[in-house]
Amino acid sequence: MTQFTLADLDAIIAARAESNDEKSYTRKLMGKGVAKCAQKLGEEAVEAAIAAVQGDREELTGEAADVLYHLLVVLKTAGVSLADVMAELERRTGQTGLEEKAARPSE
Ligand SMILES: N=c1c2ncn([C@@H]3O[C@H](COP(=O)(O)OP(=O)(O)OP(=O)(O)O)[C@@H](O)[C@H]3O)c2ncn1[C@@H]1O[C@H](COP(=O)(O)O)[C@@H](O)[C@H]1O
Repeated sequence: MTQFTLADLDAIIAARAESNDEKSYTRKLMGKGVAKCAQKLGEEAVEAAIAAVQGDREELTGEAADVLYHLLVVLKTAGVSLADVMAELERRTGQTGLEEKAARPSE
């Protein structure tokens, strides 16, 4: 069995977004606009953070899945592609996080 990827989920979300399937949660949520999608992402991120702090691995697994799904919905609604996000992550692999922080222009 091949491993399910974020790109696979992204393709499902794209298909649902363009469908007229009234049973689709994705379509319903995206129809409410980017602010509602972003609100859901924020809620799920907080729930994931709480699960992590509580050391509840099962809860964290579920909440992390919610975060990734809602992040992909926000990206789609805002017109940012998953490929662009992955390219940015790939670009960052050339340096450590602390090197990147040190190279930032001073504010
Ligand atoms: N991965 C997910 C996924 N994760 C979370 N959710 C939904 O996210 C919602 C979040 O829960 P909430 O109780 O906060 O939602 P709610 O009560 O509707 O909240 P409000 O909008 O009313 O504030 C739930 O309805 C979950 O089912 C998801 N819905 C869909 N997917 C994937 O997207 C695919 C397409 O889904 P549909 O668009 O529904 O066909 C599915 O096959 C799944 O693979």
